[in-house]
Amino acid sequence: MSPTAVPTDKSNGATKAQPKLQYLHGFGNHFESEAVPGTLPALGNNPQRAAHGLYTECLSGTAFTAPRHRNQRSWLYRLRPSANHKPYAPYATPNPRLVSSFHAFSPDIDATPQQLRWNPLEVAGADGHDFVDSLTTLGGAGDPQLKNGLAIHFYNFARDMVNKAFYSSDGDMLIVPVHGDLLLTTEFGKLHVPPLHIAVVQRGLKFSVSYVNRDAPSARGYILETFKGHFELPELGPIGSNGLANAKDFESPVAWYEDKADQGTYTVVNKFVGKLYQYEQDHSPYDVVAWSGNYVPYRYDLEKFNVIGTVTYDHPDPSIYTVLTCPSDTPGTAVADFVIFAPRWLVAEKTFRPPWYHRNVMSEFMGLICGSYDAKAEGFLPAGASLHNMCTAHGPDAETFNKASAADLAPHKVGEGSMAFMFESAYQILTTKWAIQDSGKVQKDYWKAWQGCDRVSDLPQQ
Ligand SMILES: O=C(O)Cc1cc(O)ccc1O
Ligand SMILES: [Fe+2]
Repeated sequence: MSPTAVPTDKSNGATKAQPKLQYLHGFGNHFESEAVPGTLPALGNNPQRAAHGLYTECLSGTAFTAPRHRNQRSWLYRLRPSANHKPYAPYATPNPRLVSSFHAFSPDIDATPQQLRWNPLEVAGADGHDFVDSLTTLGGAGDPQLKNGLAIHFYNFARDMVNKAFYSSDGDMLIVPVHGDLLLTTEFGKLHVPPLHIAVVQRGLKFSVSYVNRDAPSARGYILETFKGHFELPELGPIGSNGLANAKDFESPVAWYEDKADQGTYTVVNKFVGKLYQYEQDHSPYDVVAWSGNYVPYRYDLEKFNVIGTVTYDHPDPSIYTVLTCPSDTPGTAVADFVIFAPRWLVAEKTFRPPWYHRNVMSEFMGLICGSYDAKAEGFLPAGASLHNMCTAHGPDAETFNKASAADLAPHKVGEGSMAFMFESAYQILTTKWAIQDSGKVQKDYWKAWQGCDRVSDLPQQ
């Protein structure tokens, strides 16, 4: 497959320069990429001597025996094997805002079924933090050790990771930038991830995060970390073989490596069952000259999502807006779905067009990348959030209800210039103490959104 250069990038309406990077297109492909032609073995994966005296290393993302359609692994051809490093030690600056133990009675947790909404989140000291040191957990469920559940984190940093890399042994990270373009340097190459793009960096894969273009004081965004399995494209059922997020629009990096004579010391930080460890090495971890396989990071441009909706009546279930799903063992039930509310035409007749009032067995964490969300006119801002936990009643506020009940049902475009998203999970989301108390961003009056929903029925009172 030939790499494609993408010269410009549209983010939050503006066209700005983008690092000249190449990408491989497709989802779940068995890719191959060489920074030096002729490096990949012609036969098999592990020749007796790899080309140019490189070391062959396998990185697996599933058990060797996982079913073929789920099996993921890659082969890396590198200057030194990853094992060439000093011993692990506790990470020198432990981050107290990172939580991975989701038990209702844990001291880090302040769980509630209350409808929650947050003003735009920020992490104190963002100017001095890099990506790793800014990671702050908002909530989650389950357990990374038993490989089930998820964590929802927020990042807010201004410092680049210099001679520092990170990997999570706990899960795959789906990164959703809100402010600031990210440049991810990974073992597989580089990914530019501006707002309105997402990136997925899988378990075990080393990466560094830089803040490029710097059009906001600090970079901010959300992370969905899934402890189980990997993200998949949702089934399309009767929609057919095209639509929603098209496989060809996912972009993976091309091989890139660095090999300076004096590289100084590199620190690699590892999240392992929620705790941070580090090790040092005297060379860059980005020394992969060529790679092949299907366990590869990727990015996706949310503006390419093919939105499908009703053309007759009724408000469709929001599962129709699923970009990626991380399935649980229960058919049709996700550890986490990543769902977006992209600009789209509403044409439904005889229909209350905003979301209906509902009590959902799936928990719904929402964030906003830009613009405003049609179901809530006010109070939900970019970098803010809301959480409607399992079975907690919610829906349009009184104002939205009144407007939509009386609206002229002409075709109408919603969400122009906006992008809201939802992390939807089959589990109760336990919020952290930071999210509820220390952030200082919880909107204490959010419950009042529904207080104006008075009885208006013409039925006689009994
Ligand atoms: O609560 C929300 O705003 C998310 C949502 C949107 C929708 O269109 C239907 C159900 C739902 O939970
Ligand atoms: Fe909802």
